[in-house]
Parts: sequence; structure tokens; C-alpha cells
Amino acid sequence: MELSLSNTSSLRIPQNDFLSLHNCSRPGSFHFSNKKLASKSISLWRSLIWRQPHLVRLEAQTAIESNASGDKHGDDDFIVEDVPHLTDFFPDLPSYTNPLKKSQAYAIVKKTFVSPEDMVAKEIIVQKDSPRGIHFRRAGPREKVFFTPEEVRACIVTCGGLCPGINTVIREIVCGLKNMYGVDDVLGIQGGYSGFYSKNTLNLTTKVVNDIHKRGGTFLQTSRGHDTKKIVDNIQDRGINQVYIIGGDGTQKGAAAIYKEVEKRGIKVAVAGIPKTIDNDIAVIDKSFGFDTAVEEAQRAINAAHVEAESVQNGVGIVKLMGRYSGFIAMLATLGNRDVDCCLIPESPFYLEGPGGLYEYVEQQLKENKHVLIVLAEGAGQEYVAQSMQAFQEKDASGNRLLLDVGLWLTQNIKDYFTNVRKMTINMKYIDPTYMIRAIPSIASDNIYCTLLAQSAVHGAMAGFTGFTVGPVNSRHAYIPINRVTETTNTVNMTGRMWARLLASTNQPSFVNHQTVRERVDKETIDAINNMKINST
Ligand SMILES: Nc1ncnc2c1ncn2[C@@H]1O[C@H](COP(=O)(O)OP(=O)(O)OP(=O)(O)O)[C@@H](O)[C@H]1O
Ligand SMILES: O=P(O)(O)OC[C@H]1O[C@](O)(CO)[C@@H](O)[C@@H]1O
Ligand SMILES: [Mg+2]
Repeated sequence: MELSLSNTSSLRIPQNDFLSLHNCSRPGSFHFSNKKLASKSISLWRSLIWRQPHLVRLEAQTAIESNASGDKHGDDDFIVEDVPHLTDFFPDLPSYTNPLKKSQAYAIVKKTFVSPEDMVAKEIIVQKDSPRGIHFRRAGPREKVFFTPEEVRACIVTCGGLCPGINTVIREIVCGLKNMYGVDDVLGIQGGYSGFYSKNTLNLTTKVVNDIHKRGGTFLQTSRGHDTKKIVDNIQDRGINQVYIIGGDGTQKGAAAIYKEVEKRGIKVAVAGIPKTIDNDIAVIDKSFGFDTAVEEAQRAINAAHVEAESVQNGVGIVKLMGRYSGFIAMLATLGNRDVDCCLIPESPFYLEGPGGLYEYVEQQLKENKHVLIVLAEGAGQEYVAQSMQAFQEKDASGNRLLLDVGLWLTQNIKDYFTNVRKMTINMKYIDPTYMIRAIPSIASDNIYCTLLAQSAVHGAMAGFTGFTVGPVNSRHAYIPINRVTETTNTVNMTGRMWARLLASTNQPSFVNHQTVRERVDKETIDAINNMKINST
């Protein structure tokens, strides 16, 4: 591989070797006082590059020089957020030629292996002068693998709530390991994380998983709750060296903890996360699998509520959909339907009474159209329900707040208001299909997505990557450091265009009053001024 000084900002450097060579105190960010030293270091590292360890951000003097010579954004702003590799901890780990090289399936593929240089950009919308920004390693098969088929003992576990497509991912991991890499030994951990230490395992063969993708749910069962030490004890006891973990944000936090514990114990185990969540609340990735299936299934409930509401006098149809903290299902199901008059989600506070409130809007719709249709995410308006019920907020075994039933609360409030205050007779039709939209098998497009995720995870683990979550970033599959996807939650952006599209489509009130807008504008102005101050210091 050719390296020039102009791309010194993204070198594949074995971090440990570098640290021992240069005794650098700040891993991940390295400064060179002059070009000669940078050049010397590069030639030292060049010989170590084949091991594919961390990509390390390198702030070289040369990059600054290239900026000075007119290149406005040198390579120092090309940031790679890389995933760990087993050779970071086992520098002498042997590598082998990837069996895909001789695979019939890939025989006529022009470029079977992903180049170690290939990166996926986190931001796809850029301006001419904007920095090159954050990148992730592109997912896919590598020329060298760090496991022989015979030595692999893989396991698969599924945690958290259900989601269409889990079985497809399980199936494709088993089939991918067998058909692409000749791996026979795959264990199914039953009943989520706790299954590691409380249940027997299942031998997963291609025959066993052959038609599980036709079923909803998870073939392996799921649970909430965990004990990281006991999980890793079990991984060690069973001689497992590849762990495939399918689950949402909580599960990925669990995967990060397992990876850390594995690292601490110094055992050769690749930990791969496959993000799963019906709520689409996982950060960085484009969309979670099963989400499209859920949005499609939600149409049946919304259509039914619409038919019911428009078939009676003053019909009020209310549909409650899933979405604990993120209202993506409700938003997309509304946008995809067009009969919905109002969509309420956790990110957008709403109010009932007074000008611009929900009651006023419902009354107006009833006057104009004789019916109204509301789609509600389960996490919306939780503060109102809690207030009215004076309820104690319980938590589930994973520590997630248990939601109160906002659907029943809203139904009752609308009924009371129109009957008692407005003296109007309304016909309430409430549909709660929450579990129905996630307990079904995935549609074809989600199955394809699940296959890509599973195969990318298998390629990554076989290539020796670990501590990663796989997922599409701007439509390209990437290996993302697990912490990156758990540090924030993906929520609907209230100031983004998608929510504005929804408001434009339903014509519902934005529930944002003048005062709130004023405060937000003021806050944004103050933040911008503060940022300017920070940048100029
Ligand atoms: N901070 C954490 N550290 C380690 N493990 C965690 C953490 N949070 C959650 N887990 C474990 O991850 C598993 C799933 O978590 P959780 O119930 O939050 O669902 P999830 O993965 O977020 O999926 P979903 O939200 O789609 O239902 C549980 O076994 C839980 O104990
Ligand atoms: O009732 P369960 O199975 O705990 O799951 C409910 C939660 O799981 C999710 O489907 C995913 O987080 C949420 O939308 C929902 O609140
Ligand atoms: Mg979650």
C-alpha cells in the first residue's frame, strides 16, 4: 500500500506498537513536530499495516503544511472512527486466505473483497468547503480471515422487544457462516442475555433455521435483564469465540459491556452487534430492520380506524402505535397513509385546551369532515397521563420506564370534553394494534436488509473485527464502534424537514406557540454566539 505524507491523517497503525515506539501519552491523536519524524514513523508503520488494527487519527504537521499550501481542508479533517481488531490484543494472531476466494458464488465477482481503504462517510450532505468529517470502516469480506472454519464456535443471542426480521437475521448468520466460511458450530442462546447462564443452548444448523424467516418473533426467544460477568464466564466456559448479538440500544450497551469484559480477560472472542429496534431509535444507522414492515402493518389499523370513523356521525378514530421515546413509526405511518388528520409523538409536546390545542382542532375537523383520525405514539403525552393517574413510574428488567396507556387516557379525555363541555355526541373508535405491528414476519425488502446485516456481521467477525455494530450509513453498510450507536438516541428532529412535511400533509396544529418559538430562536442565537466564542479561543 502506498502512503504519502498528504494522507497521514488516516493511517492504519497498530496502536500498541505505535505507543511502544513513541511512548505517546494520548492514544488516538498524534502530533509530529516535523515532516521528517512523520515520514520516519510512516515507514515504521508501513511494515505493520497488514494486521488491520485501528485506524488512528493522526494530526501530522504535514497536513497542516498542506493546508498552508492552499488545500483548504487537508487530510487532518478526515476522521476515521474505527472498530477494534483482534490483532490489537493478539499481535501474532495468524491469518488465513478468505475461503470466499475459492467460492463458486463469488467466482465471477470482479472485486470480492472490500479494500481496507474503503470508508463510509457519516455525513453525505457536504458543502464545497466543509471538512471531510467522520468515516466508518466499510463492511464486507476481507482478503484475510483470522479464524479457521474448524476453530469457530459461534453463538447468537436476541434481546429486548420483538421486531419483524429477527428470525431472518438468525437464519442468515447461520447460513452465512456455513455457506461462505464452512463453519458448522453455531449455538443459539435461548431467552436473551440471561439465557447464557440460565438455559441450555440450541445447535443451529442450516437445516434447523431453514424456514424460520417465515415466522414472526424470535426463534431463540428474548428477555430483558443481564449480568455481564456471568455472560462472559459462560462464553469462556463454552469456548465460544464469535458472539452475534441482535438487539436494540439496551442490547448494544450490553454488547459493549461484554466486549470490554472480553478485552479485560484477554480472550480471543469477536463481539458483533446487529441493531434491532422497532422504534428506529438507534443512532448513526439509516434505519433499523423490520421498521418498514411495522409501518406497512400499521396501515391496516389506520385504515380500519378511518373506515370506522367516517362511517358514523362525528367519528373519532384513534390508533396507538409503538414508539417509546421516538415517534418514527407514527410519523412514517401517518405520512404513508394520508387519511390521518393528526399525529402525536413523544418528541412534540401537545396540549388539549385553548387556541391551537387538540380539542379545537378535533372540533374543527368534525365540523368540516364529520370525522377525525388521530395516530398516537405510545410515548406521547406521558407527563399528562402520569399527572392524571398520579402513577408511580415503574421500570422493566432492563431499566426502561414502563409507559402508561396514553391511548386510553386520550380517548377518555376527548369523550369527556365533547360530551360534558361541548355537549356533542361523538363516536369514539380506538384501535391499539401495538404488538401486532411487531410480531409479524418481515416483508421482502426487510428480509433483504436482514441478509445484508447478517452477512456483514459474519464477514466482520471472520476478518477479526470486534466490538462493532453493523449497519447502513447513507445506504452503505459499515462497521461502527458499539459505543457510537449507544451514546445518543435517534429521535424525530422537530426542526427537521420530515416533521414539517408531516405538518404540511395533515395540516394539524404544530402545538408550538409563539412564546415557545421565540424562546427557541433566542436559545439558538445564544448557542450560536457561545459557539463562536469557543471556536475563536
Ligand atoms: N446499560 C446496559 N448495560 C448492559 N446491558 C444492558 C444495558 N441496558 C440494557 N441492557 C440489557 O440489554 C438487553 C435488552 O435491553 P432493552 O430491554 O433495553 O431492549 P433493547 O435492546 O433496547 O431493545 P428494544 O428497545 O427494541 O426493546 C437486556 O437484557 C438488558 O438487561
Ligand atoms: O412490552 P415489551 O415487550 O416490554 O415491549 C414494549 C416496548 O418495546 C418496544 O417495542 C421497543 O423498545 C417499544 O416500542 C415498546 O414500548
Ligand atoms: Mg431500547
